[in-house]
Amino acid sequence: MTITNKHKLEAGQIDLSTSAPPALELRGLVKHFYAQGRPTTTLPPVVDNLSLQVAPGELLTLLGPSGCGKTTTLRLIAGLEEPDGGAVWIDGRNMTQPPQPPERRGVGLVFQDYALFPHLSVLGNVLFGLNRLPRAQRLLRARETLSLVGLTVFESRMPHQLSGGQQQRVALARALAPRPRLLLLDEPFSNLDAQLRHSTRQEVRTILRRSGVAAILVTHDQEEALAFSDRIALMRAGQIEQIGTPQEVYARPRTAFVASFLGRSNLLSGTVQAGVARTVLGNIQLEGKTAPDGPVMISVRPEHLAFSEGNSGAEAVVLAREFRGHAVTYTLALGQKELLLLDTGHTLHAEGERVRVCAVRTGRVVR
Ligand SMILES: Nc1ncnc2c1ncn2[C@@H]1O[C@H](COP(=O)(O)OP(=O)(O)OP(=O)(O)O)[C@@H](O)[C@H]1O
Repeated sequence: MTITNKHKLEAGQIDLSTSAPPALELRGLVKHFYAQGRPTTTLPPVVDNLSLQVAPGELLTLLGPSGCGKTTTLRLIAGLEEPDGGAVWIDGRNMTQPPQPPERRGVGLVFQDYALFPHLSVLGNVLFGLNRLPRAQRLLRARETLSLVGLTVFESRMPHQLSGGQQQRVALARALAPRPRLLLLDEPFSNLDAQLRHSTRQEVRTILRRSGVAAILVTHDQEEALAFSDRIALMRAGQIEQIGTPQEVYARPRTAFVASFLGRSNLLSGTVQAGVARTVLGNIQLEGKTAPDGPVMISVRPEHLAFSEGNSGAEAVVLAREFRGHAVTYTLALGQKELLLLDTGHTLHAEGERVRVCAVRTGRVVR
């Protein structure tokens, strides 16, 4: 069987070697907001010289704390805001010089409030975005897209007769029906309860893979970003702090901000001597390139700490424990420092108990 691009996408791999232009390229994007007609020049820009590329078919997540500029970046891509500097390229076309209006960018949008037309049926909602197609093709395309999102049997229902997850799939079908080059999803699962959010997220991911469209998801939910994305761009104050696959960003955070924002992390200060950091936990071997001798900050994940036997490790006291089904998370006091330890062993330690603890994996130097 010939392996096509589509097969690779279905297998969860993105073909970054393709000669096709990136689905999206942001080049040094800058956005200021203006207070009462005057530039807020004393404030840093909301989007600050941001550059990134999204490959055809890729699912990229913009992740970051509230106010870091995720939605503004999405609005700049869609053409709902004008940048003060830099450029947006979609599918090899410059959208900023000359500025292209949103409807000329080939971009589909899905927002947190599904914004379905309440007086139109499911089919009517999907047909709505297709008014540029010849009449004969519209119905065919709308039905094809409803089949892609698994809602064929609901086509004549009204939005209020659907669950939240189904409404979100209608919104997705409406955005996908015109066959956009790029789909922008702004917190699309945040109105759903925890269980529905999980299943809808998986369904949407499968649908996007099947359609082969590149997509950008905006979220501040790190678990969602890890589960959904081919790559995550971690944003802070309008800039990208780190970009990479979920595995890379989780396992090799470059900064203390990334280590703490994506998953839980213990940040320890230490002193490096010959590739080993001396910390309150004892000596910790450093990962990757050896850091120069001197003070460092290192990140150690809770799953990389363990209770130790005998006199090895450092003494700590159990402050709290949280049962998580497959594991237990302990909060430990080690002098003035609080540490998190994720334990999958069978022995339970009580609150107030004295324990010994050590690092079982190498630590990672962060800035
Ligand atoms: N139209 C506007 N006028 C002035 N300031 C704005 C405007 N839109 C956004 N901002 C400010 O720009 C900053 C970034 O906002 P943005 O909505 O992009 O952040 P976000 O990362 O998407 O946040 P959240 O996760 O809370 O939605 C915030 O400080 C916000 O107050």
